[in-house]
Amino acid sequence: MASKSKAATRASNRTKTNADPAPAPTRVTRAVSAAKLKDAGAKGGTTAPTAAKATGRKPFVSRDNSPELKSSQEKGSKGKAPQLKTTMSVVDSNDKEPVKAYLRIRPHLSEDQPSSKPYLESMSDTAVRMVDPSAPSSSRMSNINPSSVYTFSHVFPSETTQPDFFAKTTLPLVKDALEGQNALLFTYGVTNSGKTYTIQGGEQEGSAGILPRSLDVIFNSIEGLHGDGRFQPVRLQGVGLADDTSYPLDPSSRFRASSVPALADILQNLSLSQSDTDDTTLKLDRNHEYTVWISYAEVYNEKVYDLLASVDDPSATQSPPPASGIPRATSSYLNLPVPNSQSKPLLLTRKALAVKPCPLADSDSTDVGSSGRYIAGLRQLRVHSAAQAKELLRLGQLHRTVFGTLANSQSSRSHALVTIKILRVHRGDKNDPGSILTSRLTLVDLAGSERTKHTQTTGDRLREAGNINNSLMVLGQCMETMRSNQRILARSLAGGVNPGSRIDTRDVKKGLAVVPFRHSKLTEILMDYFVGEGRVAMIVNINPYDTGYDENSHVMKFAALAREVATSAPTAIPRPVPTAKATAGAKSKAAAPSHTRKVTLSLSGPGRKASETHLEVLEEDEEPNEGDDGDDDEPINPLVNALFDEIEMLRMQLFEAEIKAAVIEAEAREEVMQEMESRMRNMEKMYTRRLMTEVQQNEMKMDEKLDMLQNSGLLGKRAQKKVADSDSEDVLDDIEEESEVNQSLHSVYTQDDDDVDESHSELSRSPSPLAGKTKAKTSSIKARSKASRFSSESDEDAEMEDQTDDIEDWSDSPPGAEAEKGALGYSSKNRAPEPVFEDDIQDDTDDDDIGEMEDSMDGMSLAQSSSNGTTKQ
Ligand SMILES: Nc1ncnc2c1ncn2[C@@H]1O[C@H](COP(=O)(O)OP(=O)(O)OP(=O)(O)O)[C@@H](O)[C@H]1O
Repeated sequence: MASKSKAATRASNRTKTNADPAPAPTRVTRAVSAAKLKDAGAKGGTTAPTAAKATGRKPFVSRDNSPELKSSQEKGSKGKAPQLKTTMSVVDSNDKEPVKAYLRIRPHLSEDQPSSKPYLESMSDTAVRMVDPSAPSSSRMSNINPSSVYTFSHVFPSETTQPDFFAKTTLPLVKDALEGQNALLFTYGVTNSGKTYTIQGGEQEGSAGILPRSLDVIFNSIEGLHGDGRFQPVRLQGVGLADDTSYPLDPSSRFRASSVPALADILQNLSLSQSDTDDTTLKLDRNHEYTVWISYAEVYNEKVYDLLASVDDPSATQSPPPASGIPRATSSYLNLPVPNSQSKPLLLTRKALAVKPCPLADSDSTDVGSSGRYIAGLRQLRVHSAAQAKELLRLGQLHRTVFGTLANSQSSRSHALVTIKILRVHRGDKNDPGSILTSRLTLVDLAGSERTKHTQTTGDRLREAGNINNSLMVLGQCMETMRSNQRILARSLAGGVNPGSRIDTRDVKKGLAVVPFRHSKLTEILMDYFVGEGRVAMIVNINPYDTGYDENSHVMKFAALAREVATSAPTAIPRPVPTAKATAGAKSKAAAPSHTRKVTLSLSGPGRKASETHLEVLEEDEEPNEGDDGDDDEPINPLVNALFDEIEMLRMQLFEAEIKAAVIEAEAREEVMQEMESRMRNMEKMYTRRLMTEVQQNEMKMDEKLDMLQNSGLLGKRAQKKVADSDSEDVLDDIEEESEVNQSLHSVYTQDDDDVDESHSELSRSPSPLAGKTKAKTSSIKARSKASRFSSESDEDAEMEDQTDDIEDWSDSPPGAEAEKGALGYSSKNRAPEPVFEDDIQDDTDDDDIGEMEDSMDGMSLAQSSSNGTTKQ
């Protein structure tokens, strides 16, 4: 309910703006600032317009999100309205709004079979429930666990069409951008969840994504309102005089790939379909003129690259123009002829760009530290039509694919940022640069958010995954810090509702935590959207069919966090005076090589013989002082910078160490498990062998006894019968004892040699007159038997003892601890063998056997004596 009312408030705000696209107050502000800008321009400076500074940064608080504030508002509205008003004068309740989070559920694709039932179900238009598939079914059926219910600004089920999705999520942001306001939209989710499909679209008719649709709507809406392009956007929010490097293409110009078989030919074609267009047109103020500019950057391995850097400048080309007269726009990378496997590898070089703090002149902030940051040297190209813009983006996407492929990456392992800048100027003030409004719409296709421990990554892939995880983690940390800061501010404001009291938010702000935007390139670039003005929306892509529950619940928690962060509602602000200095294009400097990769590409395709080619990619580090202008030497405290760098370095070290430790632990566990398994198997084999040997020996004993009985020959039938009976009893005893030994090894193990001797001596106290003789005989048999058994079994026993020890050790200490020991070089093999019970078992077993033998001998002597007696009689 609360979110609905908030949404209603925002909707009404927008409706007001829509009803009057160029409201009078904005106009007045602009006129004032324009006059001041003219003065400033006349002096040749690039100082920020007073109006911009006056607008300043809004107090950092989310009134909507604060329950405390809500209750104070309620109290205030009952009886203390005037006092509340006093506080409200400090913070405008409309200047913050929470990040919007949309959930998009990917449909099940026919090619991959769902492994199980989806663990996510829609509860309403704004809520979904996630049920852990590993939880016991009884608890799953029980009452809903609140922690597994997630709410969103809107939930889009799998059957949502691309036009519908665009209309409800991105169209309002496009409208904002056309009215001079900034907006950021990013997709977040694990690999294969549909992020790229959402932004770029699919190949089928009607499946164009939000990016081509945004371009369609922008160009449909500004039809007939194109500006003359004498000014161009610079840095983050600045405006400069257009120069040759801005690449002003003829409207009919198209970016074309070369007809020569080239690198582009071996890469997949992209799906920015030209025929699939969106017809939506927004109603705009016809008194304004617009120019549209595009930039396309990629953050890969914590480095920022320009994906349009290698788009050739047709004005600089030496080759004669084609017969059509249309300048030929190509890419230096994609048109490179692919070398064969024998020739020298093709070297592709790209240079990382620096991210720099935005000069105060561009920013609406008075504080350098909290001003936004921009990518120095990023090309911003003017486009005249949606088709041209799409072609340019397609080229940029191909570059991304080239380097992605060269990185052996199967999926998007980089963050891609497309920024559409719109320069709007009133027709009456066309020559007044101070009246130009710059707005940005940035669409970000984030890399997959899967965590390293779930992916079998090593080497470069591990580094990649580490950097992806790092930047997404920092994004989460930034949101977390912003949320807690906003809560602190809201609480302090709510607590300060005393008669006549005023709260200076500057005091409260001093105690707030630093938001760690500088900890990753991604957050540095996006920082302005969070601390500056503009709307932020997040699309959470989820694939509940073949993606892990854990990964997706992590994504959901991130979304829940984002929804609690508020950003400043946008206001249109005129931008600073363009100067010749600000229009200087990026000049390339000496390369700083940093990382070279060698890649082999397979060149197989329709009608082409399969072969291989070798390529080398050189990724150069950014140069600290490089930029597209010389206006970057803002007074930044070097100590603060050094401390930030130090923190960043330590954090990176910690992160790397954590990843390394996790990998080592996993490997050690695996190794220990394998070793234990093989030992268990060996033990099993040995026990089986030993059992077999004992069976054989028992058989032999039996044979010996029978032979002895046979050889005696003097036995009468009765005596033979008696002896046979006593033998079979002995055999039965043997079997029983054997099974007892086998079944209760443990008890046997603990028997003492003394006991054995005692029982032995008892057994030897035979009443037989032949006892002395048999004793000597049995002693020798015993000795022989013991020697032979011992020799055959002692080796096995020793080995088994070792293994028994190992298993006991293993069960005593948990695998984690073992793994850690393993990681530190510990090896169970190094342990000294301890005295074992096997001898005891052996002795005991042997003594039992000897006892049996003695019994037999006694029986025999009895039989013999009785037989002698019978003969005498
Ligand atoms: N809403 C949808 N309708 C139909 N197909 C979809 C939808 N969402 C995604 N797909 C398909 O699912 C597959 C994976 O989508 P996609 O490439 O956009 O994932 P991703 O999240 O961008 O992955 P990665 O992070 O690896 O780039 C693609 O074949 C895409 O066409």
